Amino acid sequence: MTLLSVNLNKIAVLRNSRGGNEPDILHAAHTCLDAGCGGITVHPRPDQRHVRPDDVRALAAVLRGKAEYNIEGNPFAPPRGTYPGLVELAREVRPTQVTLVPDSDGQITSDHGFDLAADCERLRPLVAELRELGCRVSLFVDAGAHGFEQALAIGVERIEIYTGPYAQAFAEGDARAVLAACADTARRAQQAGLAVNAGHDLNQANLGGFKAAIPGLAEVSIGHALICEALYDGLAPTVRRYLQILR
Ligand SMILES: CC(=O)[C@@H](O)[C@H](O)COP(=O)(O)O
Ligand SMILES: NCC(=O)COP(=O)(O)O
Repeated sequence: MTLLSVNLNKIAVLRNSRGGNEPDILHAAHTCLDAGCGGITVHPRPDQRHVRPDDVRALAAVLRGKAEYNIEGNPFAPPRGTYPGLVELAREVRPTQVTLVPDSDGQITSDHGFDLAADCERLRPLVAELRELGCRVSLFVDAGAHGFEQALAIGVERIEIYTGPYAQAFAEGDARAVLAACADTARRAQQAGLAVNAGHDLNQANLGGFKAAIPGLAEVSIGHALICEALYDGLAPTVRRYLQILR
């Protein structure tokens, strides 16, 4: 069973474009949960162009005891204004999972994973603190990444494979090589003792083939395409279609 975690960043983007509270991120979360999704993902950033710290807190209250809460982001990005930093947010809300992502200011979206050989040592104290808080820790990595034993040794429990290149190859008509690289990465991570999540640019067209190629895929987090598709078909029916694909 692969858990579907719906990323609500794009609901916040739409809301932020006008001020006010429409669309309401909590209403969206309830709709996704009622439709059967297993979790909610958010990716707060220091510039607060997506979800804001208060969204992260309010969602925690909605999700506690009901569904998995996955917070993604860069743990090295310093606090800015009312953004207290990723680890501080985790301290406050104790999500189920924190997915560490090496994105930087100015990136439109996440576009690469950690280099585990280079990054594990500086991640070690952060991973330890997040584990101490009771959060599962996942690291965002590219297909082809190495160093899973090092990740396991510092307390990491999962990786999230960055699926942007897979989605792009799929859209261009031939994803076989990228998919094989994702499958090999997943297999090596699982052999090392890590569970495997995946996300970025997954959609109703490319998800089925991805899931079929990755036995034991623990979780997919999907936002951009799902929210776009929901504009035409409605949020609850769209979530149900994803669940059907993951069945
Ligand atoms: C790590 C990852 O792939 C997602 O968290 C993604 O970055 C979220 O989407 P947005 O960049 O659209 O907020
Ligand atoms: N971790 C990936 C995620 O949360 C959603 O990415 P996308 O579907 O918005 O590209």
